Amino acid sequence: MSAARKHTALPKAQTLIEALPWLTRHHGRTVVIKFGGNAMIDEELKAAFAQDVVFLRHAGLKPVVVHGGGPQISAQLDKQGLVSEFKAGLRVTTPEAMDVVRMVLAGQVQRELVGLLNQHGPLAVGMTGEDAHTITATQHRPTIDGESVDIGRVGEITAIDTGAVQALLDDGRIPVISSIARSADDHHVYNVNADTAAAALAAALNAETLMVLTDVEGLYEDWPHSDDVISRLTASELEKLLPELSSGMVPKMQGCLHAVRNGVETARVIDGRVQHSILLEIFTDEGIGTMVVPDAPIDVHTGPEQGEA
Ligand SMILES: Nc1ncnc2c1ncn2[C@@H]1O[C@H](COP(=O)(O)OP(=O)(O)O)[C@@H](O)[C@H]1O
Ligand SMILES: CC(=O)N[C@@H](CCC(=O)OP(=O)(O)O)C(=O)O
Repeated sequence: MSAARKHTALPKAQTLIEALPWLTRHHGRTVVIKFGGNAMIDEELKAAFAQDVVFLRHAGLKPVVVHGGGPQISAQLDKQGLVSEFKAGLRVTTPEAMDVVRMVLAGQVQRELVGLLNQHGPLAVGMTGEDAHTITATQHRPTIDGESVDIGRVGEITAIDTGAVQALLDDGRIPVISSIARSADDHHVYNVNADTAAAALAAALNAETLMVLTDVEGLYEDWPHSDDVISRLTASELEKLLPELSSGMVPKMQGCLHAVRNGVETARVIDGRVQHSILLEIFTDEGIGTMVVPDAPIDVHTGPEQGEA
C-alpha cells in the first residue's frame, strides 16, 4: 500500500475501531426505534434512516421500527375533505377517519419504510399491531378539564404479545410496525399514538433502548422560549416535569418514562433531521438528544472499558 493510500485509509480504520466498545456492549440487544411522521419529511433523511437501521442489524443489534405518520394522515384526511382535530394531543378518530389512518399507516408509510430497508437485502417485514395480537387496546377516554372525553377510536394499550415480533427478530428480520391495535371491545381496530406504541413494545420486548426520532433536537428545557436541550434526566426528574409539557412532547416523554420504569435501560429523544443520528447515538459518545435513564442509571455514553458497564 502506498504511503498516500495508507494516509487516507487509516482514519477509516480508527473510526471503525472506536466503535468496538459500543459494538461489544450492544451486541444481540434489541433497540426499538420510533420514526415520527415529522422526521420523515425528506427523501435523503429517509434513506439515511434505512441505512442506519440496516447497519445496526448487520452490527449484531436487533432493531425494531415503530413508525408514525401524523402529518401524512392529516394530509390524506384533508384531501378527502375530513377535518383533523386533536384533543389532549391525540387525533379525534371517527370510524371514517380510522379507515384513513389505517390506510395511510399500513398501506403507505409502512410500505415505504419496508421498501427503503429492503433495498439493502431481504430484511424488513411490515406488520401492524393487529397482526398476531401484537397490540391489544380498549377505548381511551382522556380526561380534559376534569371530564372524561370521547375521542372515538383511539386506543389505550391493554396487552402486548411479542411472539410475532420476537420470531421475526430470531429470524434476522427487521419488524416495521404501524401503531394500530386490535380491539379488546369489538372486532374493529384502534388508532394508537406511535410514541405510546413504541414505548409499550420496548418494555414488552425487554429492549435495551427506546429511541424516538423527531423534528426537534430533544426535550427543550423551556419550550418555546429557549432551545436549551436537557441532555439527560432520571425517571423521577422526568415525572416531575411531565405536567409542564405540551403537545407532541407529552406522549413521547410519557413513553420514555414508561420504558425506563419497565426495564428499558435508556430512552432517548433525538433529532431525526440530523443524518445518521441513530449511529451517532449508538456508536459514539456524542449523544445528541435527550436521554432518560432509570433512577439508578447505567452510564451508556461511556465506553465499557472506560467505566461501569
Ligand atoms: N419541551 C419541548 N421540547 C421540544 N419540543 C416540544 C416541547 N414541547 C412541545 N414540543 C413540540 O413537540 C413537537 C414534537 O412532537 P410531534 O410533532 O408529535 O412529533 P413526531 O411527529 O415526531 O411524533 C416538536 O416539534 C415541538 O413543537
Ligand atoms: C391517536 C393518535 O393521535 N394517533 C396518531 C398516530 C400516528 C402518529 O402517532 O404519528 P406521529 O408519530 O407522526 O405523530 C395520529 O392519528 O396522528
